[in-house]
Amino acid sequence: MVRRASSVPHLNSSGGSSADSAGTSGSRRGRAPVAGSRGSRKTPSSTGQGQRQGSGSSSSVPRSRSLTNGMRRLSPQKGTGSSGGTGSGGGGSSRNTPYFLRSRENEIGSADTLEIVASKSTGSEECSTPEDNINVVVRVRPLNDKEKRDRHGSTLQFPGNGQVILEGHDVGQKKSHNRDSVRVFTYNVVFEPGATQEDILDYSGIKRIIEMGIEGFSCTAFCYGQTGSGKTHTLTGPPDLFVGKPNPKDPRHGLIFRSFVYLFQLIKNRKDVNYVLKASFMEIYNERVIDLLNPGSARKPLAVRWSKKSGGFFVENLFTVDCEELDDLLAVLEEGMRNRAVGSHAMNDHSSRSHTILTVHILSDQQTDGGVFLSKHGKINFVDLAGSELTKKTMSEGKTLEEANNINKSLMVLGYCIASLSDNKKRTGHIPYRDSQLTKLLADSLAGNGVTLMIACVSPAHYNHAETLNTLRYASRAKRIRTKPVIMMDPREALILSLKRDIHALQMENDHLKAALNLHHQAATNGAGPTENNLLELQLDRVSSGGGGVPVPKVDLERLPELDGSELAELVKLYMAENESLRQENNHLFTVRETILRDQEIVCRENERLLKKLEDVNKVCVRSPLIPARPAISPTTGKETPGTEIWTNPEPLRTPPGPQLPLDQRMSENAEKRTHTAQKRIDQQRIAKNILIMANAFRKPDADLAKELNINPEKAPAKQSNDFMPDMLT
Ligand SMILES: Nc1ncnc2c1ncn2[C@@H]1O[C@H](COP(=O)(O)OP(=O)(O)OP(=O)(O)O)[C@@H](O)[C@H]1O
Repeated sequence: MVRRASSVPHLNSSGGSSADSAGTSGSRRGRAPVAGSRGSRKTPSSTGQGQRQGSGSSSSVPRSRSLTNGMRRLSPQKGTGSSGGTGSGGGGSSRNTPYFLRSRENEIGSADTLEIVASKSTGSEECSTPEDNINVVVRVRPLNDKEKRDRHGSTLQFPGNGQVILEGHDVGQKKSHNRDSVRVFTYNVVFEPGATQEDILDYSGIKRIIEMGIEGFSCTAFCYGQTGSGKTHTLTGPPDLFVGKPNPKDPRHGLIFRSFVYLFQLIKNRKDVNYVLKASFMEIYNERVIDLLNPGSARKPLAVRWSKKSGGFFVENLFTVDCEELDDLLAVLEEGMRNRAVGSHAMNDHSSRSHTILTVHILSDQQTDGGVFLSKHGKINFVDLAGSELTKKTMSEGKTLEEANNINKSLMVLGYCIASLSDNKKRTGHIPYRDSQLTKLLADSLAGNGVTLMIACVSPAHYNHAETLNTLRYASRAKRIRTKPVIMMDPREALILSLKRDIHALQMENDHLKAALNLHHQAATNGAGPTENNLLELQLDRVSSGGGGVPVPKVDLERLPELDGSELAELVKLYMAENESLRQENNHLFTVRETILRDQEIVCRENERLLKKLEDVNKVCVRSPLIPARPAISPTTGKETPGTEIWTNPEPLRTPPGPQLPLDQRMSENAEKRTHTAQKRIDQQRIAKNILIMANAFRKPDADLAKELNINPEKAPAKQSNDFMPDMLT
């Protein structure tokens, strides 16, 4: 019954089955009825006193456990936005300033590896790359009894591969058989009319959304579609589920209920992380935001404000409820469902007359390998949009008509926003989020730092052809939107973490450089003179001593969460100073390495030049008939070493010695005026002389001389042979 596109990435296959999911972990018996406890709620505080989003400080916050057994309510915070809504960042507390982690994959359901992208001090640097993080699936509801009775045929076909074919024409239009009347749409997943609630949990990608929410991402699942298309059914199940005591095992339970069960399953398995869950539930009714957990008799609207700090909209004074157990979350869902605005019209007996947003905040504290505690603030929004409606069809009038107009208007703005965001040219321009409360509060989910699942709900009935076409088009556009998911972290902790990572990276780089320099050092010791060695050692010593850098601060990591602001600031300063000193040290190491490499290059070049010269000389000698090649004689053994032939003077020629003065005593020459040939000759002489000196060093000791001097023949000086200069050299 579930058609999955071949291109769909691996959707989460882990987690419990829906049979598991449908069961709640605890009995709901003994819990105070939610509605009955409403009277004892605290009134919203207007002091703006700190609602701490993390664990540990809640004792300072006024709370009431009056809502339900085990469910705690936090006083809303005025003006900070920390109480949630779907505004970007979930609030304005400084703890919620986004810190960016990058998701490697580009689809919901596949972003299983997260990589921290170091964002420096404020965490405001945008590091993630544009990725496709809006996952769009389509759910087609079955024909209802009335439609079957009226013999409305189905206008949809399901060829598989995530495709849905819309056939036919709008009612009232002439039936045409041209190709335009058949439209093919492709989505990640298409749920056919027979799909169960369990299928939606397993294959829509919601499990991945929940996992990412736990990881600290801001996630949203919303249902979109015409009135009566099955949005509320998909998210919460049929309305009678919430009448009286709900049966947790009821297979009709919707996605929200099942997601809560899955969420608690995951959290229970993560023993290393401390989680705190909070939830809020609101509706946008006729452009007014109402707190569904505290609607009050007058259903006083709450203000939607812009938070400079978080760079998003938030709902002021919205109640946020602590949810320690699954039952608490379920109680929030039940109470909200009871309080939301529902009406009746020709197309739906239980039509939602408002858009609802249920937000679960997931605050986590986890100790990292480095000992630092990492706080993240993920959240999951479940958005049930009111359905678009043709008032002619729904026959709305009076109050219902006003509601319909407001619903349609806000959906139209949402449509504009989606259209602009999906258009590459328009997405950088003005997006009209401010034109409706709905788009203000969904801005983050649509284009901000979130991951979004859009479930487009459609009716297969022929008479809804136009609305179905509209919804499918919207869904296709939404698929083209790109968001940049980021993890929400406490900026101070993020900064410390990032500095620690920097230090670690620099230290590794430093060690690597030192190791590389040591190798060079050893190589250089073999060839370089004592002065050069000393210089190198001196440089290495300077580097090793750290150049007088800041000592590594010793922090009791257990105590880190207890440190106050000034201490943390001091710690950050020390880390930054250490980073700086390591950086300088690294720079210095780089310079030393460069110098050594340059020296080495010069030596190599010189060697090459000398070798070439030697070759030239050898060639010259080869041309001379007077000089045969002779093997080199080892200076230690005095024996010939085969294969090491060098050109030396021939055996002495017995020519009568004549009074011959050295050349420089025979003539003087203006070196500048010297001809090329003359210069060449002098060069050859000089080279020959040098070779001669070298050769003499390897000659056999003069045995005759040793005899004369009465010393060991090995120690006797070698025979001088400069009196046997070949002609060409004199
Ligand atoms: N997949 C489904 N299986 C069985 N019944 C369904 C399904 N989807 C919707 N229905 C039924 O269709 C009716 C209308 O559904 P629902 O109220 O969820 O529509 P809606 O899109 O939320 O409408 P509105 O926008 O008016 O609130 C309900 O009676 C619901 O139980």
